[in-house]
Amino acid sequence: MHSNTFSPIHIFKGKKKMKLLVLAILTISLLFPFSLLNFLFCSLLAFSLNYWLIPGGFAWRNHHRFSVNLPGPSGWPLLGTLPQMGPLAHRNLAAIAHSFKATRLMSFSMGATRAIISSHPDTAKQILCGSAFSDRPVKQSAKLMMFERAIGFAPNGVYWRNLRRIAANHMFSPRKISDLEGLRREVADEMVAEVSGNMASEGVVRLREVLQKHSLKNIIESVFGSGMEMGRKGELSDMVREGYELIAMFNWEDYFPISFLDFSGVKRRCNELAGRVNVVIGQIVEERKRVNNEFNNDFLTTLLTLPKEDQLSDSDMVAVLWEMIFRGTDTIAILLEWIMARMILHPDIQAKAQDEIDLCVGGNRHVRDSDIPNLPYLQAIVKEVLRLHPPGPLLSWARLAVHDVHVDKILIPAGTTAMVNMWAIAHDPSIWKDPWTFKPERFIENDMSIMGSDLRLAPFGAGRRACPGRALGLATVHLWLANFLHRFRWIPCSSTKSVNLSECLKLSLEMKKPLNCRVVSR
Ligand code: HEM
Repeated sequence: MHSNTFSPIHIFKGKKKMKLLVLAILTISLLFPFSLLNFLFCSLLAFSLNYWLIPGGFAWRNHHRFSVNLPGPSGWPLLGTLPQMGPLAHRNLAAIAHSFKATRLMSFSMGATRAIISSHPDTAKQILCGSAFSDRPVKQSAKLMMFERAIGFAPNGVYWRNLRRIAANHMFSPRKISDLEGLRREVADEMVAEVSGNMASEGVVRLREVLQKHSLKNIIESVFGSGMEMGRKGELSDMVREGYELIAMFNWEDYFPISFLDFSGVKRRCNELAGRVNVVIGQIVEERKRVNNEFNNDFLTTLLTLPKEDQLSDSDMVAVLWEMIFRGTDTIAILLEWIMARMILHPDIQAKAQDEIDLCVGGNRHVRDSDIPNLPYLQAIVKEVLRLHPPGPLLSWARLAVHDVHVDKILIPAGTTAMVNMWAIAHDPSIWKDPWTFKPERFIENDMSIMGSDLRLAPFGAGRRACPGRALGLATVHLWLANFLHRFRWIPCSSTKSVNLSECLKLSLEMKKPLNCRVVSR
């Protein structure tokens, strides 16, 4: 029974789908008897339906003995579930898992890529925190843009472990995060000034533009220090924007193990971009090597002053610095845009947060990092937005099984892509009371860590590949949010209907319509 040869008969004996297959072939045979067309059509149909019938779909064809125990959609012949995923893959996969009663674990196919997805904290923990899923399936565009030499896509091994250690000890340590507070406060002040300026000149705040511009500045200066000339900043900003566009583009080669012609030009553009990144960041590294001030706080100085045994080659340094700018910009801007949309839609919650800030900070000084532990309601707001609008609803980048492993006592073969639908978990009514209601109070009543120890809400992932930038990301979001609420009352442009919560999943889950609003100084 456990043979590798695929025989639909023994898998689907007595099942409805088999009857459907036979019925379809019989019908065609009756309609076009004795013709070549009949023969070809029936063969094609039988071939397609064979794969269509496999639980989990086409990509599980050589592993049906595993997937037979694992509910999941057969999807389309060859394409699997790709056509059903669409631009809101987190919602569609959640609905499919629900319909198959497969929230704990579901098999599916993305073209020839064999995949499982968990929409439950127990199986999510097994996937994220075990050692088996410690690799990532590499997207073609990520590879071409050099991310395989950076933390996010480096294969599990000595090099990746070394990078994680350097990141944890030197780039995202509590001390480094506190060293960067001055920069975060400076950027907060600049954003407040720009918001006031927008209001004075146009009567409207285009918040997305403000957030994108200043998060980029914040991360560029965290990585390279201050004093970079405008032209170079502009160049880095263009490269990041181009990179987002390319990594979000659909690429057949990510799902089929054959090389397609580069019709959309993704590969050509990725190669060109990688060339520019190497030149621009390579030059910055070279210049800094000539005149390095070891007392600077930025990541580049940190990498250049590492002990000899930890030193990275120039090209690896370029890849790591490039990834930092890339990952550190959109996640923070996107999360803050969602938070401010929620603040405008829930003025009572906004006012409650402002009361808390006023009580803690008063009116004569600006908010500081050290105030944040005394602002539990503000922290609860951030958690509630991360629950309802996680920037990585499918945890951004999937994991890959490096060896055969049991999840929920089901054997998953090596090479299977594993995803966690954090959005589905965070909206599950059996886990969360009133999951669709925006209610930060739930975290005051029952607080929980969101750093990866409790899989009911782990927006930064968990386990050995969890987000290394999570503490820095949260410190930034808390400080900027507190500043925004301290200085302004945030109101909609016309009615609250002007705030549209529609989503669009690119690399991160963005608001489909950029948030425009108004502010009143406090
Ligand atoms: C609100 C902010 C952020 C969110 C929601 C977020 C979310 C995530 C998620 C879900 C993952 C995948 C985790 C997993 O597979 O278990 C991840 C990985 C990663 N994040 Fe973040 N992130 C944020 C900020 C940042 C920042 C500021 C940086 C760096 C400057 C960063 C750098 C990375 C890197 C390098 C990885 C790959 C880690 C690895 O594969 O070992 N992130 N992030």
